[in-house]
Amino acid sequence: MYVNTKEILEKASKNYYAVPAFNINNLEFLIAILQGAAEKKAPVIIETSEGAIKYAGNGDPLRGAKFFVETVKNYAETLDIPIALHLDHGKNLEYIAAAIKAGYSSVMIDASHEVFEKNLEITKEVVKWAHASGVSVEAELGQLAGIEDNVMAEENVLVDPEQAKIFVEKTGVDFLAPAIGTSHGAFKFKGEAKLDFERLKKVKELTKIPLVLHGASSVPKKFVELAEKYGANLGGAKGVPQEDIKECVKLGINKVNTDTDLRIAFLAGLRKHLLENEKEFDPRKYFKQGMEFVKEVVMERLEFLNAAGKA
Ligand SMILES: O=C(COP(=O)(O)O)NO
Ligand SMILES: [Ca+2]
Ligand code: NA
Ligand SMILES: [Zn+2]
Repeated sequence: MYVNTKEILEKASKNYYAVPAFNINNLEFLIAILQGAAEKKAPVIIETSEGAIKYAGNGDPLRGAKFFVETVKNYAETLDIPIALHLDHGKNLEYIAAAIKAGYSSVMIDASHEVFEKNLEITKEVVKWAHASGVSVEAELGQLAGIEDNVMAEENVLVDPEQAKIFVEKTGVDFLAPAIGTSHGAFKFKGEAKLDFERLKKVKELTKIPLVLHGASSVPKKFVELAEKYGANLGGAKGVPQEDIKECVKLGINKVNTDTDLRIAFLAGLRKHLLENEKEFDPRKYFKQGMEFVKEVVMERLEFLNAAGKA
């Protein structure tokens, strides 16, 4: 069933487990994710960036947003697991408005590159707007290094827990993404992974709302090696160790944003199938292996976040 993200996350926050938010851009990833979630009898959050909406709508935000709402709702109504649709890293008010209008479960307003007061102001506006339509809201404090969708954030700016308390009280935001040292993409750390668990613990104590971990892909060696075996060049790829993510969940993370892991799994399957089946030209066949690897990553993540069986 199609539900509000807040419903999924409040339950997770009360019981100290987490639900993955998987990014999609097309139908193949959606089908693979939902197969995995249904098999694991788990709640799941489907999320799309503004770029994904632009891609599916061929440049028109409302067309793209409607495509994802209708497609996800269509599947959700035929599955007895809770499924929410979330706008990831909303920055452009036209896209946020389109997502609210089309019927997304929730939207992220990412104004974390602005100064604190500006981020607070913008977030407060979006919360008023979204809540008027029954849509829940995620916001971000601090910055992740690496390319944050379309904003190049140079270095990690870690969240200030005291600021987080004020921010949540003043904006009424439903869930918060505190930057604690992760970054987006496949090349997260030069050396060892370093997350600021103490800081995360404080944010949870001071805000008491569901929290979101961005840049949470683990970059599974198995699929990096398989993709490289069939010609990919992902040298130096490094993600967040699973035990670090488990620690974050213990400390109050409830939504775990996962995009890169699915991309690498799909890539490995696609390359493998194409290079081993040079006569194949049916996309339903040459996408299949990639979809199966995506489903495998989805099921593993639902297990280790303890979302499995929580539908
Ligand atoms: O934070 C993410 C995904 O991060 P990854 O690149 O680690 O999958 N989306 O908002
Ligand atoms: Ca940001
Ligand atoms: Na998000
Ligand atoms: Zn993110």
